[in-house]
Amino acid sequence: MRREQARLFRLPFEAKSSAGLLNDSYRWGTPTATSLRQLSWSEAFHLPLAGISGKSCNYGDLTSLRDVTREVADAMSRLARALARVLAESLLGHAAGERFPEGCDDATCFLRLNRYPPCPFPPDDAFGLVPHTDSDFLTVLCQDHVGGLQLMKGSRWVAVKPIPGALIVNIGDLFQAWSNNRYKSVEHRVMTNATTERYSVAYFLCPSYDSPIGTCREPSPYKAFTFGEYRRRVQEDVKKTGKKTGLSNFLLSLTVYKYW
Ligand SMILES: O=C(O)CCC(=O)C(=O)O
Ligand SMILES: [Fe+2]
Repeated sequence: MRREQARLFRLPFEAKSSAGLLNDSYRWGTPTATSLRQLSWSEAFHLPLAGISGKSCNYGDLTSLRDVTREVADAMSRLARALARVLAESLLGHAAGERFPEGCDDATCFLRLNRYPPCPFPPDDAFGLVPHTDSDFLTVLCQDHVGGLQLMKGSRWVAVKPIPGALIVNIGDLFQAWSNNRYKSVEHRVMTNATTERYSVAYFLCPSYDSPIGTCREPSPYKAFTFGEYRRRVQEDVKKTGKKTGLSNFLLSLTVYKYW
């Protein structure tokens, strides 16, 4: 995967950014950034799973990338679903957990191929990927040996040391909402590296836009919302303020909520 991913990103910019290749899923930098601190010094392909597994996605000459990407997406997808089910079952018991997560399939989930080029700016000036939480149920992440991923633990950033063969699993916003905050969507970021490029692959377990996120148990601290409403709100906030506000937009009340 790593070799194929490197080959993909070595293509000329025009080839990567043309709608023909991988169905216009290429992003570089942060189009909404108005300062260096808002900029992600990285490029990515954000691929809908349906494109990867179906015939619709145009890989150009990259048939070996297509084959390995399908294999990786398939394995990550099975892992993400199994983990989501186990986590739901531990809150709700076996029968309810079996139905979880509803509304997630190849048409709704994504695989993201990330590349972080060496960055000429000091680490205090720009990020590889700006601090964020993922807007999904759960993310399965495979990073290479370079390092740079950090997550917020308590009130401190902690480096996630690369371990060969290990995957990282992050809870996303939707699981936090569904679990009434029992599971926490983890804030994370990627630091830049002055000399070495870095690669990662992330699988995002997402439902369809019209899926209500719901709750494992009433009362929920959140208003009812669909995934589409959540995505729209996130995009609006980023456009207006340069930052994602996320779940707190959907809280019923801002007072501290007592769970169970
Ligand atoms: O590259 C990484 O380690 C993190 C990627 C990530 O957080 C994302 O794509 O949302
Ligand atoms: Fe992320």
